Amino acid sequence: MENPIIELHGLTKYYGTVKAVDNLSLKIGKGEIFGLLGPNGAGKTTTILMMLGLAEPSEGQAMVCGINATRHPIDVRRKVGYLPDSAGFYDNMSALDNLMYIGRLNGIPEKEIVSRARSTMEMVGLGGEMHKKAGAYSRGMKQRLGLADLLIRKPAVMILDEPTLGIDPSGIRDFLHLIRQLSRQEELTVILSSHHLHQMQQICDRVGIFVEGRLLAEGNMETLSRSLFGKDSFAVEITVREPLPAAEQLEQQLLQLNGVTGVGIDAATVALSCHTDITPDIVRLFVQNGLNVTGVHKKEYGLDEIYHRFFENNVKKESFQWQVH
Ligand SMILES: Nc1ncnc2c1ncn2[C@@H]1O[C@H](COP(=O)(O)OP(=O)(O)OP(=O)(O)O)[C@@H](O)[C@H]1O
Repeated sequence: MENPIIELHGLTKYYGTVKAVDNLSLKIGKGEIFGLLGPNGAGKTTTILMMLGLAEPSEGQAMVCGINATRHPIDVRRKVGYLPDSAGFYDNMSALDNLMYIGRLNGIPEKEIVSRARSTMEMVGLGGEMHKKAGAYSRGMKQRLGLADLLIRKPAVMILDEPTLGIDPSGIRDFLHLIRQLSRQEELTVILSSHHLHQMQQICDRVGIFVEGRLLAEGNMETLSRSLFGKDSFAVEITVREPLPAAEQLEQQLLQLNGVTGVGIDAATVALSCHTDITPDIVRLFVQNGLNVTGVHKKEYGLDEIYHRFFENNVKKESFQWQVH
């Protein structure tokens, strides 16, 4: 990575004899959305606190925007916005007034404050509800207001700790979409901590899997699944209307497609393993053979499988409770 915005070198943190973070080295690039994934107690929050200069590493260092977070915590916090799992506001003040108050505390000039606060409210999708009291906001709206609170300070990095906790499913989808949009629009680096596998999968460019203070693996979904599942990282199952007449011939044709690593035919169902996603080529071949395709089921190994693979290889399943849904 050429110009990482965050560089962690051998970061280690002991609480007494508990090793909360164990020799963590990681680089995160500008504009990237990086997910810290792991079960309770894996060391995600401790890592975040060290990046913010709020916890002192026992060993190693955290460099954020070129600043040593431990030595210059105030400078780091000027560049980094942190959204804890629940942000606090003055319930009796309107959301806009809350935001203006925060803006003033952060030294935004008086002549800019109203326009900055209003445009930030628009940015997070609260433009129509900025005059409502913060106390009347739903959990999802409060989290958006929390984002506005960070954005008004124009951070280079946003760190969000379990940001979707307590939001309903459609609110979660919208909130994650908003984070992604903001990150792309503003070239904002976003670090998310979560144990919600599916959510992370939806928005992260890369994830790091933490277990017992150690970073077991990091990468994008494709790299992770490839490193764990080898060449067979995609699976496709095709169903046709009638049992296949010339199964062997079809099998040979499929095996000749670039990317197919295995074919299994059972009556009217064909299961294929591939090293890249070539579903369209596969379907085309079926159609060219005059076969009536009635179903295409694509299975991409997701975080669920990635985790389970880790459990099988590295840790005992019963030690952790994943929130899989
Ligand atoms: N202030 C503290 N004092 C003592 N031990 C702590 C402290 N903070 C965290 N720990 C311990 O460090 C380990 C890592 O905790 P941490 O909160 O960083 O994990 P986490 O991955 O953020 O978990 P969660 O998903 O529950 O927030 C745990 O064993 C925890 O008990």
